[in-house]
Amino acid sequence: MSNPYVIRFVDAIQVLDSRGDPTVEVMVETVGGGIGRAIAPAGASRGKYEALELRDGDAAKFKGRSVTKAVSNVINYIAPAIQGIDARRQREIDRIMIQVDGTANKSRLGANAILATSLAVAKAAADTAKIPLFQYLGGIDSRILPIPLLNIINGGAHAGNELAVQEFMIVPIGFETFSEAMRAAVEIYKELKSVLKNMYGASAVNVGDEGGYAPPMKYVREAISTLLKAIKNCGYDPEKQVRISLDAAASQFYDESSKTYVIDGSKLAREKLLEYWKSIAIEFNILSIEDPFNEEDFEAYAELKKELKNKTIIVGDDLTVTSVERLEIAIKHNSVSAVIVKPNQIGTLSETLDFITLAKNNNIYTIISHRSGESEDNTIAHLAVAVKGPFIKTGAPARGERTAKYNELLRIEKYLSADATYAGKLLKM
Ligand SMILES: O=C(O)[C@@H](CO)OP(=O)(O)O
Ligand SMILES: [Mg+2]
Repeated sequence: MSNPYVIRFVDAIQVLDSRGDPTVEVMVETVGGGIGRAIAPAGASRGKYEALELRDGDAAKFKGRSVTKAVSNVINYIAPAIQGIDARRQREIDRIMIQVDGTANKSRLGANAILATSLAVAKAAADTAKIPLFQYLGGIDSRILPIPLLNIINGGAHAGNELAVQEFMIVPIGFETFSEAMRAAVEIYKELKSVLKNMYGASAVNVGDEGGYAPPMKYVREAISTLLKAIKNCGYDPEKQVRISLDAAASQFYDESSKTYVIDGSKLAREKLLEYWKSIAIEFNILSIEDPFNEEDFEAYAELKKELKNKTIIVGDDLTVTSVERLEIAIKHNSVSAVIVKPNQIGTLSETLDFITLAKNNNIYTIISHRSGESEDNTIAHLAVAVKGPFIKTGAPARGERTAKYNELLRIEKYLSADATYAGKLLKM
């Protein structure tokens, strides 16, 4: 009998993401009839060292900038190179795509074309085997549900307000199960809506790109205090049950010419920003701060990490861009205690897994993450369970492209039933 895992057919089309921007969807079918579909996400606050998302040069005609070139690259170059190969040979397939592309940043075929194919291949293999993707990727001991970081106040490049910091997240750590943690998060999200309405009026509850509110605020302390109020109003303990995390995305408010950071309406030099983060972290018992400095400043991350003595997790995103090489530099400098994992920053599943392995081997937490431009694709929910936690970051508990991931995790929790464990119970923070 012929091998059912062999890739029989690869196809691609242009679909839309949550911002209405065109993006790439790839479909992979095996001889056995297994089907895998994956959609490439897109960032707004992109790191300088990310792999390239290939877009057509038609910005003047169409603001969304189409991806027809990336789509035709899948059909014309990738499909002929991978058809006929066993879909379980993920590394070989990823390597072939890297070779066909031939550039350092995947700019010829496009990281969007390559990633959507890479993920679709894994999904087609899992579908052929008739096992859930998380088990195909992580094996039978994949049974830990990740702790969600829920971005419920949006600022920076994701919102039209004056908040320099991009994301204010709640982290429901102190719960028995993933579904209980999600329930608490939803209660707080709803309560925050009432709090914001009372304080700033009805327009304050308009939402940003990731489904969090985008109130007319300017000050970081103001946003954090409002979150704390909503947490306490719901009767949750902000020390033990629901913590607060930030994604500063500081490269976005770093002014290269004056070497200062524009935050809370003032300009802060690097040393002043260090003091600023220190006081915020201690005052509010912040669980984690992502990208607190410009993406080039490995030393500043390290200084803050040292100062906070591991009480606050320092997270690399634009700093490390899911790249083994960048993470190696961060490890050398001791810059981070956690890293954001965004498969589209690097462009293949194998390279994403290599990055995760390097992080784990160095006791660095992984936070599997969405992008601000997302879709109904729920692959990262499976990836988060496959790598056994501890974190996932995928926006507010609202809007279909965000709930696609949370809902899949709820399904996985049900599937695992008595074997499911919540990472919040394992994390010592
Ligand atoms: O900075 C981030 O962590 C992400 C996702 O929240 O934003 P973007 O996808 O716009 O880079
Ligand atoms: Mg980030």
